[in-house]
Amino acid sequence: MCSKRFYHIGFEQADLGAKPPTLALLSGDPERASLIAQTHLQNVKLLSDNRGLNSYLGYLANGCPILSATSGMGAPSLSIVVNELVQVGIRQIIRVGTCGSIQPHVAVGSIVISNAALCRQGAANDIAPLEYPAAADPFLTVALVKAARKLGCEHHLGIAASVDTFYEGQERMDSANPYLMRSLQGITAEYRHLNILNYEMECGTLFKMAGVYQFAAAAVCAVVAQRTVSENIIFPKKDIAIENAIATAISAAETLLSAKFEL
Ligand SMILES: O=P(O)(O)O[C@H]1O[C@H](CO)[C@@H](O)[C@H]1O
Ligand SMILES: O=c1cc[nH]c(=O)[nH]1
Repeated sequence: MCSKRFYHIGFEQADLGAKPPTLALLSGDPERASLIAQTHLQNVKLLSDNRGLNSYLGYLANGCPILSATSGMGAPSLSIVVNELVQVGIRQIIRVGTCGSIQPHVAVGSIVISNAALCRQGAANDIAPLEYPAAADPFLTVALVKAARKLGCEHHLGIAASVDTFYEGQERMDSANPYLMRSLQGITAEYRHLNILNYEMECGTLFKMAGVYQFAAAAVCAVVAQRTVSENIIFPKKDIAIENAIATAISAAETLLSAKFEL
């Protein structure tokens, strides 16, 4: 067993107990990692809150151990956390995120399950070539879709655009930057025509890391903005969308970790 305390996540493999978890739910927001642990897991233990990267060890209703951890915002932070999670023995990662819809039929309040990502992310280029596919694990992805169906959550399956910036990279003009580079002007409409469903900031790098490091990754994101209408976050529907994404991820994890699950 590797017995070092990892510099960023702030815990070591030995902290995970005799029956260590192999699956992590990974949120960008530490409050979401905490919410997952406090409302959906049992016998919860805070492993670390180093740098705001909260990690909790807990147990699903079926008794299986699971980690609820924080990636922070954006691919550079996620890449550090994921690298260290894999070193402590995590082999399945489900990102539980938020996103902005870029398709009229993908409504705020619904959830998007990503089967792949257009990866416009610098961190990923340190891990694999630009052309390397950013593909989700098919088994985890099907488990998420089945869970969303079972729970009756409005959901969409498709390609995400993973970018490095919330403002310029997602073509936001309501920003401190008065100038959007020509290469980004019209990018949202272009992605819409390419049938990309949503904007977010981590999936592409996560999926490429999964391919290179040989772990399984998937993503479910709550839709909190509708970019065909406005740039704004729709706060009245944010919490319910996030709860639907969390419930879907928890239900999928229960299925994936149950003794009955077969590939
Ligand atoms: O809510 P999280 O998981 O952080 O995800 C989304 O929210 C952040 C931007 O607001 C980015 O991290 C983006 O990917
Ligand atoms: O519009 C949005 C909303 C959440 N997260 C993003 O990256 N973009």
